[in-house]
Amino acid sequence: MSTNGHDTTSPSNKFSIDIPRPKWDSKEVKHRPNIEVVIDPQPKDLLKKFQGPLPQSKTQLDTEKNALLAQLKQSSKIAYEKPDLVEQHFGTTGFSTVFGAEDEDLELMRSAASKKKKKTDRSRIKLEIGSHSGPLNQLSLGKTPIHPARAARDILISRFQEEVYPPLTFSNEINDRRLPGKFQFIDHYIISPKVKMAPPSTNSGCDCTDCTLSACKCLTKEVEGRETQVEIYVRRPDGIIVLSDDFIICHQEEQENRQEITECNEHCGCGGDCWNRVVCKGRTVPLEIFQTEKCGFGVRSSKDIVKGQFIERYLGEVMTEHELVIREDPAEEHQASYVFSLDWFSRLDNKEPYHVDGEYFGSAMRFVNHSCNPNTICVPVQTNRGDRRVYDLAFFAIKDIKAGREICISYESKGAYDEGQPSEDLVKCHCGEYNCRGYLWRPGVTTRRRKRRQE
Ligand SMILES: C[S@@+](CC[C@H](N)C(=O)[O-])C[C@H]1O[C@@H](n2cnc3c(N)ncnc32)[C@H](O)[C@@H]1O
Repeated sequence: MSTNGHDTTSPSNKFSIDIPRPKWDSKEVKHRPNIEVVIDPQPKDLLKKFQGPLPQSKTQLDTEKNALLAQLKQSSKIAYEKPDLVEQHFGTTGFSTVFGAEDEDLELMRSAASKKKKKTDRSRIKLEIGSHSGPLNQLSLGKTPIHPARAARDILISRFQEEVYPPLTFSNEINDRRLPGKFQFIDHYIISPKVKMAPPSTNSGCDCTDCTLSACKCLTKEVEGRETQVEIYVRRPDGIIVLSDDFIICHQEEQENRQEITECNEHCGCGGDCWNRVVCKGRTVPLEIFQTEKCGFGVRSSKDIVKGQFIERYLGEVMTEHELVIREDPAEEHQASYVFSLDWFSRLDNKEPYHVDGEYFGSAMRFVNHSCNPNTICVPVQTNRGDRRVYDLAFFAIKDIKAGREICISYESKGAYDEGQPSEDLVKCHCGEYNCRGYLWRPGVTTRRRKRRQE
């Protein structure tokens, strides 16, 4: 028995260790046998480790250690070639004082670890469409299968919790209805392969460093054959950039002089702080999809929205007229419609417009209801100047909208109501406004659907 507690001679894997006894215990344990320790399974190897030559002196140990450190600094190969040596000098825990992080490094690591979630530019995030779209009946939690309806709802709830900022919430205080299981939130259009988009090279920007109404090319429009400056946005004293009053009035009243928005883009000389970048920066108001009394789900915000403020884009699958016909064919006449047509420029270009179907994929605005006295308008926003067939549909408030009030648009553009006569089979409007026209779609819309089906 050696004094250091290791029996260096025993061939067996059993060792006795003398435990120094405390004085107060000496009488009682006088005859207690030594504690037996069993080392298993390779005592010899273990012992060999302990038998290695002990360093002669502290100076020698330090010299060896420093030499090893110098080698390690040159190449970490040494750590693989001589693990015993490294372990002997620096231990195995990783908390080596020799390799310890400098204060500076520690500070760096700490700040990196506690970094708050950064605000994300949602337009840059590619959502993997289809990541959740596998057959729902295959979903299970361990061995317990999940009911498809519940699974779909869970997926939707988790989708709300994704990097969506400000919050997008759901509430139903009226009945048990939940969001449709087949619907999925997206943050960009899903473009059908049949849709021909103009190449990015056809896009262009302004040369300004600081855009002004009088000089910025993005704010110049041809109106009645003349180049005119269009004041789209103005900055309010509180910093919120809103649609100008003139733009809103024009958009509501003068069919012919209505303007699309052309925001500054990545080809422009100005930076991200330019006031002509609103829609491209994404939603800034929290939205809630809620159950209304009479119109199914609707949309509202928990914050006041000011007149002219951008709310959100309409999103969905962008498809050709032919694809839409195929999709609409089996649809019932009275079924809710989620289609927005991208027909803003088709009157100029004489080309068949594409359509955005928000039924299965979309933003919160897929749930926006109609009112005959709307508080919101939808404005086309050209994203690629060379592309007049695919552009954004952006919703802006045209009045101050108090928190909790439903956000509503008019499903029909002004002046289109008197096309055809209202008939019995039209979908009834339940907006409840003083000027309610009684039905939802202008008569031509349902007939158009019917006609398409016969073609
Ligand atoms: C784009 S969706 C709006 C979201 C829809 N409320 C839902 O629950 O999915 C359009 C459909 O909502 C319903 N709707 C919207 N506004 C309405 C209104 N003022 N009166 C009656 N129904 C309305 C109609 O069924 C319409 O086809």
